[in-house]
Amino acid sequence: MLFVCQEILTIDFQTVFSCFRYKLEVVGKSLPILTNVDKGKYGVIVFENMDRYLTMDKWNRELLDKYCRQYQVGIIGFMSPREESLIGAQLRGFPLHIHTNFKLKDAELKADSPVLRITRGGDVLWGPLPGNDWTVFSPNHSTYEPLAMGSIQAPEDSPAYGGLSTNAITVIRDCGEFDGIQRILFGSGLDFWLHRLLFLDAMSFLSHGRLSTSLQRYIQVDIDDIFVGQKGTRLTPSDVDSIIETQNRIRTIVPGFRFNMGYSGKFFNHGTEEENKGDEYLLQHADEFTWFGHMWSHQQPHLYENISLLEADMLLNKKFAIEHGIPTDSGYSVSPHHSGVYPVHEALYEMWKKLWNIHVTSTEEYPHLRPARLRRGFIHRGIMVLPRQTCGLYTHTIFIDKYPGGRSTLDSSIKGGELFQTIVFNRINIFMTHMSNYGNDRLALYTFEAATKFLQCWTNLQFQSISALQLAEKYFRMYPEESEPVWGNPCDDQRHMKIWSQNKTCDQLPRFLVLGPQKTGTTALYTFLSMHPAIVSNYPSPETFEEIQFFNGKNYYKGLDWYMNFFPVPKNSTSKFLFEKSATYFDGELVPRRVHALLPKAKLVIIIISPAKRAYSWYQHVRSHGDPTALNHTFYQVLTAGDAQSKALRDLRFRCLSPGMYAHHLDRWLLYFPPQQISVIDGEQVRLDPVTSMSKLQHFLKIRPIFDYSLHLRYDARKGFFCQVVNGDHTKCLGRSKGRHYPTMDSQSAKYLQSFYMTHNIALEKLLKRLGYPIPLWLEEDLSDRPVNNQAVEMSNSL
Ligand SMILES: Nc1ncnc2c1ncn2[C@@H]1O[C@H](COP(=O)(O)OS(=O)(=O)O)[C@@H](OP(=O)(O)O)[C@H]1O
Repeated sequence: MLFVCQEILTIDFQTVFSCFRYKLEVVGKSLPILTNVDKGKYGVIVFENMDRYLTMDKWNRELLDKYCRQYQVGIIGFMSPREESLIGAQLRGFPLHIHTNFKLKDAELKADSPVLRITRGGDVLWGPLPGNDWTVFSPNHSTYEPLAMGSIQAPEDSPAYGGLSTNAITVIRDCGEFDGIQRILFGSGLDFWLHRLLFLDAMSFLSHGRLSTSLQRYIQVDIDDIFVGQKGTRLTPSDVDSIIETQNRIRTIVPGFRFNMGYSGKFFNHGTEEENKGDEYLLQHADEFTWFGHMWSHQQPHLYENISLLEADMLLNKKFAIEHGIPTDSGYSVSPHHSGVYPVHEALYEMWKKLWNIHVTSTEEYPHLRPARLRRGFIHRGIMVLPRQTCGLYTHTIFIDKYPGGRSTLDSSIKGGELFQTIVFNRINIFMTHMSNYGNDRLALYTFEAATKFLQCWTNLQFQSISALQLAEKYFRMYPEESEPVWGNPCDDQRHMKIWSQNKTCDQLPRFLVLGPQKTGTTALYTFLSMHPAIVSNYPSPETFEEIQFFNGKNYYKGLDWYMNFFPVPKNSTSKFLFEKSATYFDGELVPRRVHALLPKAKLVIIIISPAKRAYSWYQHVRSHGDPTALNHTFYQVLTAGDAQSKALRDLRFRCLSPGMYAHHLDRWLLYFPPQQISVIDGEQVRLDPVTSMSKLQHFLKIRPIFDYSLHLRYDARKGFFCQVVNGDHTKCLGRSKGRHYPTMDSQSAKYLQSFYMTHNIALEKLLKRLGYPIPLWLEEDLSDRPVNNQAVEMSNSL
């Protein structure tokens, strides 16, 4: 874990941190708790403004320094720009002097410093350094070692600093000889790219390797749109030769490197005479490269009217490849404009698998194009989708003098800028380029050769290229948590809308959800809601009846289309409220995050009754479904199953008790949704006075017209519950499985549950009060014998 003391977010730490997984705590005025039992919580402490450390109050400073010494934790500090120019000012309490507000040039590193890991010293970065408010250091003690140096620009203007004019120290290491704490101090922020590298190294060094990223980097460069393109933008034979020569040179830095050619066969030989020779010449050298099918006519998959047309076009490209000796077994493909990859177009995945045996693809769009550092991968239907990086070359970037911002912009991206940092901060890099970037000025060749050389000069990173399949396997081994997709709402992103299927609409998504938990009256609520003329429920599922059960369990992997197909396309989307209820959503660990990703504006309805009553009703429910473990054990045996009992029995206990820990689950929903979007309903009121409950619910949902439930619900004495009024005088009640008849709960179990749920119920009472809800009667009763002063509850209340 990393603890960053920030004032205002002026330093862009996020980009730098993106290359490893970490936990970061940003701290304001007071210190956080530094230890956890007898372990130190933080591996490195970073002060965005070193003055905050230097001027810390005595007590906190002593505490922090003691922590650093005891757990051998180092400090990184950044010198903030200051208005007044200081000359030789002593750093409070340290034998170190600073001089401020310099313009510097010609950066250099102390090549033999043990701090350097990713960063390689030995060369000079000629030219001015960014910023005009650098702080430089003059040490006065052997504890200090320079780490980076620069020369003062125009030393003649600053005679007082004559001695500093060359090799002014810009980053300094305190080896800990002075006060037992190791520190690395930066004379400027992270705007300078070399500081970003040094910062990574400083973290690794001061955390004794714990906050480190691997030195291995994988690079794949795709050339999409092979054969696509206007006359004059295509490849000639000499361009192809140049690609091969450059690739050979890059391979000396990146073993295994080959450009990965994505072709659209329809446009083969569609150029000038010379370009057509280029097409033929490229194929004669097919074995110099790796290949993947793009799309026969470069059409975006989501634009095909039906799957057969998509299939036919894919087959044409495959036939073309076979006829022209292009290998078709890479298992990798890329879709034009990312179409259909994310948001998912199922037909694309289906045909990729069926016709091309595709296992890997890549996109820039998951979860969104920007910010690039947050791009992730996922696996859908066995196809591994890898994040793709951007290198600044697009179809239209053909000539250097027309490069947006000019040559200097491209050069600064290569030399320490965006492209350079992309490779430093991403362990696996897949770049998309286009055929046109390799003709004319051959910008892509220049870009990748210069970038790899610059990386080789300034870093110790080790580069390699491997097959797309190996790359994907490596990626998901590195980041296993990314295998699981998180489906977002395509309508929240303009770009996603454009590459989603044209005949899909977000109007086919629910506006509110009934989350459960099970056995609290969710079916009654669902039925009553469905009676409303403005409310439309989902179609039933053949397996799970009225519940879709999408956000929990396996159905989630079936994808968004599968989910949306449960909803009608409303004719007038604004006046209809689509909804679904799945009672297992409430206590599902992953559900709040998933619901939030897809339906961030949805309203959520939760219905609760006494958790003890709920648990007993659930036990009766699983018994009536023939669950052998429930049938063979009494309720009390289920509740008290301990470690010595079978797994089946322990699982049953968990599933019986866990949903009733209401506050715990509600808290998880509140991490993702504001309280205004959540309504917690008293299930006893739904049972005894559904008209009032439904009236409150309609107000919460802001549904119009208001439906008068008093005319449509009536108590049915035979059923013992409220039922729907049909055909004037009759009632239609819920089936026999709702409102079952079973013996009342035994007193031993009741006592156990009273105790088990006590702390949970206390937490619920607190939470409901905080959210402004009245306390239900059953909760008051369940809490009636609460321990005095909330003493520890006797029996176990954990699972
Ligand atoms: N109007 C009406 N009709 C029938 N049943 C009603 C009604 N209102 C509330 N209840 C109570 O709902 C309990 C079933 O809860 P759920 O529908 O949430 O169960 S499930 O999770 O969907 O299986 C069910 O639990 P049991 O009594 O244990 O069967 C009922 O007590």
